[in-house]
Amino acid sequence: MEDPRVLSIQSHVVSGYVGNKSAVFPLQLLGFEVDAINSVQFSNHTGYNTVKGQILTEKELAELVQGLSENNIEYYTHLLTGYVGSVSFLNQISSVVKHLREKNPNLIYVCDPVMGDSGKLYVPKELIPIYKNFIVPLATIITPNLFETELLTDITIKNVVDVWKAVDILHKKGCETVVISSAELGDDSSILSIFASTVKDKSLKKLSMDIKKTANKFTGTGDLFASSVF
Ligand SMILES: Nc1ncnc2c1ncn2[C@@H]1O[C@H](COP(=O)(O)OP(=O)(O)O)[C@@H](O)[C@H]1O
Ligand code: PXP
Repeated sequence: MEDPRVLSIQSHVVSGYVGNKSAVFPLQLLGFEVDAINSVQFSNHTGYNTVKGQILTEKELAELVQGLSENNIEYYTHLLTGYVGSVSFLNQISSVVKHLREKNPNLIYVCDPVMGDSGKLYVPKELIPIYKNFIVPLATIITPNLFETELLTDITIKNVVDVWKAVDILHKKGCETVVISSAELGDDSSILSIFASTVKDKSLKKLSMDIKKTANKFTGTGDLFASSVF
């Protein structure tokens, strides 16, 4: 196998661990060479009372990729994207995927379609149709949570049968591997479920896993999770 080389486009925080701060070091430990584009540089994650910092514009993202391109250093085996806060930035990400695939048609695009959790949307609602119609079809692997899976499929998920129905819709949109990062179904609130499904060469492989939920609430675990599905 060729040397794995990832471009990770995610948030940077000065204090704490979300986005690239959660993903880069674990990927390096897994043996990946990681190039990082920081989509924002914030003082801390958005769960704090105040957040200060800068947001990278789509023009600046395009400029960074152009710089790599002009030096012929934009060959990647993998692209990873996480939280995106605007329509224009998300549209620019689809251009980046297409550009990197011209360079490497086998590029694996791992997309965490971060939109919300537990019924609460934390990105503009205009991002939903873009993820649904343009990003999911470009992605090789997606890692939505249960709420994001509902948003991407227009299905209300109440049980495991609904989960697999939704996963099937996502495969039909063109995504090879779907990994639902966390789902709370059923009565036992101490259990978190993970569902994964891959369609390759007409063969379908599915797995599900229950894990014990700790009482703590973590931030950055979704980003760490997405970096571990490679
Ligand atoms: N309270 C928790 N207890 C145990 N594991 C957790 C907990 N919260 C998150 N995780 C781990 O982090 C992974 C991603 O979950 P989560 O952060 O909820 O994803 P997302 O950000 O996509 O909603 C889970 O699959 C699980 O392995
Ligand atoms: N990026 C930023 C700037 C955040 O504030 C957060 C969570 O608030 C995340 C990414 C994603 O965190 P998680 O991995 O918990 O979904």
